[in-house]
Amino acid sequence: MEHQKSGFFSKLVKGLAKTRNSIANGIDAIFSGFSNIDEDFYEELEETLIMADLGIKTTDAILENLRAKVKEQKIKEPAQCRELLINSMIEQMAVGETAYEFENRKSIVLIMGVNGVGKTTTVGKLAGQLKAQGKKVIVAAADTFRAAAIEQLTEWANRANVEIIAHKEGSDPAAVIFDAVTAFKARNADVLICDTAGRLHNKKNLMEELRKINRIIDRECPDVYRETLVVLDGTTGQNALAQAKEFNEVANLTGIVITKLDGTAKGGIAIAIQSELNIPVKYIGIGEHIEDLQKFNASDFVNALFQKNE
Ligand SMILES: Nc1nc2c(ncn2[C@@H]2O[C@H](COP(=O)(O)OP(=O)(O)OP(=O)(O)O)[C@@H](O)[C@H]2O)c(=O)[nH]1
Repeated sequence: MEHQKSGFFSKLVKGLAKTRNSIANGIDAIFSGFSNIDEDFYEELEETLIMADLGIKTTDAILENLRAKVKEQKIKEPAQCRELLINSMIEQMAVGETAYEFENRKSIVLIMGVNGVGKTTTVGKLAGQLKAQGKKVIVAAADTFRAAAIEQLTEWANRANVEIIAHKEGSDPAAVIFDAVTAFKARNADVLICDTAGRLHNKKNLMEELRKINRIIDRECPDVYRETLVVLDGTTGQNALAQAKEFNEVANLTGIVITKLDGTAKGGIAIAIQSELNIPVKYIGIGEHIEDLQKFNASDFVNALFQKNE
């Protein structure tokens, strides 16, 4: 387990190389370039954090926290702020213990996100991981918009050896969900993971679709724990934040998955999203393989971000 974690950590360090260039290297330059902690110092820090996709609100929260710590601990040297800043960022993103409750009880997981963000892949990876933990998993292809997405999920399900409930392209997503919850009950499965709505451009339809899906689950499985995750493409920076906001308006999101954090310079968005929306980032993706999706660990993430280049 520890070995697996350290493997992921080193992959995370590698994957975040470009984000590190845009955040940590800039911050380290400020720490070594200033001899006093003054307003100019804070202003430079602020600019660097905002430029690195952290957004104004998150940046302000982190700097406010930093200022308080500097004062409290009577820090005089900018270089001594490095550790404090790292800790401020970690505090900003910490995910509570209860975040993964759905993994340990009977649950229905709805996964949403626009096409191409890595939604189907996330459903497949999660299903495979939970199956490997010995759980009885069913996946539902309720994003019926594209035939390729249904085929792709079928491939993931076959590979993971889990049952899939799918209908034809263009069919009613709610009908897929009905069949899926029926199978979930009949097989006494542990987790049902549903690949759901992906279109944002027609918000009214999307809202209606989600309402229908939730109504069926409420009626058929009123006592089953529900998790609603939105998948965002980390390479899209502030755009990902805008998508999360829109999905949150139509669905009661309980968590966020950020994919494709490998190879992007915009990984700072992972820090911004959580504090902007007050919804925890629960998983991050740093590659296309099943083990490349992992639970988000704020401390590992920020430490990987500030890892000195070897
Ligand atoms: N590098 C990298 N690629 C990823 C990651 N997650 C997903 N991908 C790739 O992103 C592409 C899109 O992923 P999909 O799962 O098909 O995206 P989707 O949101 O389901 O889109 P549709 O299938 O069109 O609905 C695929 O080629 C994935 O392999 C990741 O964490 N890192």
